[in-house]
Amino acid sequence: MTVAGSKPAPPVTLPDVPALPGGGLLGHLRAMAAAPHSFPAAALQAHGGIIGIRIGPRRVVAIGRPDLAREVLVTRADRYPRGRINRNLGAVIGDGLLATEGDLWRARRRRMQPSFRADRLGALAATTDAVMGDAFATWQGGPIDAGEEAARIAIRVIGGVLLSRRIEEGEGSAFVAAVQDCLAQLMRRNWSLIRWPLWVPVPVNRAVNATRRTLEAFLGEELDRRLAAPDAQPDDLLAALIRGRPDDPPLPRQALLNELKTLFAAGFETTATALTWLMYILAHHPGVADALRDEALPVLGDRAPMPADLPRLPYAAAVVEEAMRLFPPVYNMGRDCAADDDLGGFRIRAGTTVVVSIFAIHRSPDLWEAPEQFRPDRFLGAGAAARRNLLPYAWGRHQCIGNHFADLELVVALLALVRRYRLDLVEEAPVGLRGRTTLAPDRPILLRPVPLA
Ligand code: HEM
Repeated sequence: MTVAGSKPAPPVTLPDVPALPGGGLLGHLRAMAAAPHSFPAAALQAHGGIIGIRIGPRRVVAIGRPDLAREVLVTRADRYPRGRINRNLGAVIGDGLLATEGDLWRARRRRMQPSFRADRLGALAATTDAVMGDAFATWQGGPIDAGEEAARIAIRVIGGVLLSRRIEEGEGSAFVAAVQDCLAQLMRRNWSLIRWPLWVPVPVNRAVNATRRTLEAFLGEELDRRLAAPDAQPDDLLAALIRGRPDDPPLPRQALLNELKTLFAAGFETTATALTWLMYILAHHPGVADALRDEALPVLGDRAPMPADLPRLPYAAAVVEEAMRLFPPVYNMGRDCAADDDLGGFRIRAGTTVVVSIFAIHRSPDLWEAPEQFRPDRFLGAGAAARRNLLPYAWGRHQCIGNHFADLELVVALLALVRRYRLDLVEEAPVGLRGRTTLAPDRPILLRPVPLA
């Protein structure tokens, strides 16, 4: 294997990354499982942005500095390929884009990239606006659960754009439960001390296998319909995936299914979580909704934004960015070191898992003024440079392929909401964070939608 950076092996005299004290026999496993977002972030803040954490016998290096994250994700990405954590996703998505590296990943990314270009996302804007209208039609004046609503919206958007399919009520909730359960089980499998092969019928494997079958049954049926009638494809992401670029070889059915599962899982839970937090922010900061309306009205009148409108909606973009700074849906990312390295003056041994804590970087007081506060203005005007420390979609070659997709979906959803409703908090008590598959609220957020006159 070639190793990037053609940097010579680091001198053996380099010190190892300092180890976080404590933990006993299991190391920091319990603390990490209980708070995978804030436990490493607190340790990183106290120890200069790089620290060794022990998960049972395994040593993991956590990093929480943007310069080190850039080295791992961008400048020396070949030395830090995806490893154990992403491979674990492969238990469900096979060789889908999120679980692969190397030539296979490169060919797939090249095949799929054109469909995710910002200027190709007009259908997404229209679908999102229509889905929002459907959601509003079910709001009868009582409180809504922001997380549940956001999940229903996100699953319908991805169903519409990927499959041209309207996901019905019961079907949607069964599917949401399957995807969420599946991701949660994978997360458990990630941090468990023993990772049993999938054929061993321990509870976590049984759950992973069951949800994989649910996903494959639902998406496989749709895929087979398309493969049986190649000339009657609607203009959607699945059609683009099957077609590929003119010089791409056809993809076998299982590979298509793996990419479908990947896009469904990657594109649903992340945007649902981001939208949940945006709804919470609207209710918590009523001035934000006013400012969004003031910006959007002269640009859009009463219509939904299209991709070309986004540059004229900088405040809306800043609200989405600031929400994802404070509540990054993906809060940790893992890479495995392929060859001994020197990172920040410390020796990283080959085989070490390196966890980039997006949460730590996004909340570091060394990088952000009043990091715990929601201040979208920090990304406006002269503050725009602050973006260099923002990585909700990662950096480098594996940067989220759906970043423009998610940004547009969230802006359209946000503006649809503020055009029609004021959202009031039902409970004033503070909402905490729970590091699940994504960074979720620690309790349901109940909101009362009040129609605007
Ligand atoms: C707010 C929403 C989203 C967030 C915060 C997010 C975040 C991320 C992050 C951090 C990664 C890098 C993971 C890693 O390398 O380990 C990633 C990769 C990826 N995301 Fe997203 N994502 C979002 C929405 C979407 C959407 C809407 C889609 C598709 C419809 C999508 C599809 C993917 C795929 C396929 C990859 C793998 C890319 C590659 O390795 O080439 N994501 N995402």
